[in-house]
Amino acid sequence: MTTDTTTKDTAPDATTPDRTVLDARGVTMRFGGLTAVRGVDLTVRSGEIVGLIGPNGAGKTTFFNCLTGLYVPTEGEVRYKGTLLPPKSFKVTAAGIARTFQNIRLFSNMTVLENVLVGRHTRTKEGFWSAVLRGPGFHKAENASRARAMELLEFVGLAPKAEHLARNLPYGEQRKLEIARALASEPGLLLLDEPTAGMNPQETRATEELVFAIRDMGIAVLVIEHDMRFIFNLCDRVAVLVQGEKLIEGDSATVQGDDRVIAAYLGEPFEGAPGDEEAAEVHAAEAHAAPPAQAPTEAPAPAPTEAPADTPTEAEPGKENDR
Ligand SMILES: Nc1ncnc2c1ncn2[C@@H]1O[C@H](COP(=O)(O)OP(=O)(O)OP(=O)(O)O)[C@@H](O)[C@H]1O
Repeated sequence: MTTDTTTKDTAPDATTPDRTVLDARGVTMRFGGLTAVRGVDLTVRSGEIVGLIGPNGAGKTTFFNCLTGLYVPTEGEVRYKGTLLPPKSFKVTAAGIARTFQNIRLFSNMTVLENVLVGRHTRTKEGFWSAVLRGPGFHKAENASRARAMELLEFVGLAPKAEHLARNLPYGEQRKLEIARALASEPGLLLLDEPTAGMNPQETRATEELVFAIRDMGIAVLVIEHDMRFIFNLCDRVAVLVQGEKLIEGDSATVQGDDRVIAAYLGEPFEGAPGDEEAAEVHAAEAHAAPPAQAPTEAPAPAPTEAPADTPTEAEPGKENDR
């Protein structure tokens, strides 16, 4: 991989007009009574690397799942290059959005090369099962696919391990392989869910260079990550989710300088925090429904037989996120 000179300031698409690659509007995802994502708008333009951050349980992965057809959003819509995305993940991949997962999902008993070849199934007419079962159709198309897969392995630095079983790769290399497999579908937008989780600082730095190089190939990137140094080094824009809502979006300096972001990460209350309005409504409803605190007594009150039930406190609405 030759990415040493690649930096945030050398976006390749600087000469091409800004084109909206991803346009998510009003995306809401409810699971029963829990609203994991609420009315989130997000765009990613060509040549951009956009970060999505937020405390644990903020709804980042759920939002990714809504973008990639794993979940059908309860409300809102997602467009890729102007076209409404179908609610099926393989169709979303075919449309041009690829992703990696927070928990690595490789075919562990297949070789490194085979994993990348499987990732190409949306771009070959033989399809997924042919690639997995290695039928005659697969062998026909194999040569061209194999050459492209080897290019991608070269790109992520795994070509020398092409014939190794995926499960024998160290953790950091498994993450790289996931990226190579995602790239095999020739996406226009790559979604990375915690690509540096479990990596040491050197691996993280290499991943940063890899993402710049992917952007330089003309692929827009949307990345979820808890490593703030990685995010702020890498991203042109960063959006912050808190309790399912977008708190702020801006360049790294803007987001880093916003006290509400720090407060949200520390779990401290702040004015206008997502969920505040709902919490206030709940409190108002409870206050309205609660019996008077001290009933006037003519006769002595009976002795309490049990402790009063717990009253929800201000911390309650956030409890669902303490995972
Ligand atoms: N399939 C599901 N069914 C019910 N609740 C869910 C489901 N998936 C996620 N949630 C809930 O939605 C909320 C958001 O979770 P999500 O995993 O999207 O957060 P996150 O920001 O990605 O968190 P982390 O940084 O820890 O990965 C959490 O309260 C979670 O428990």
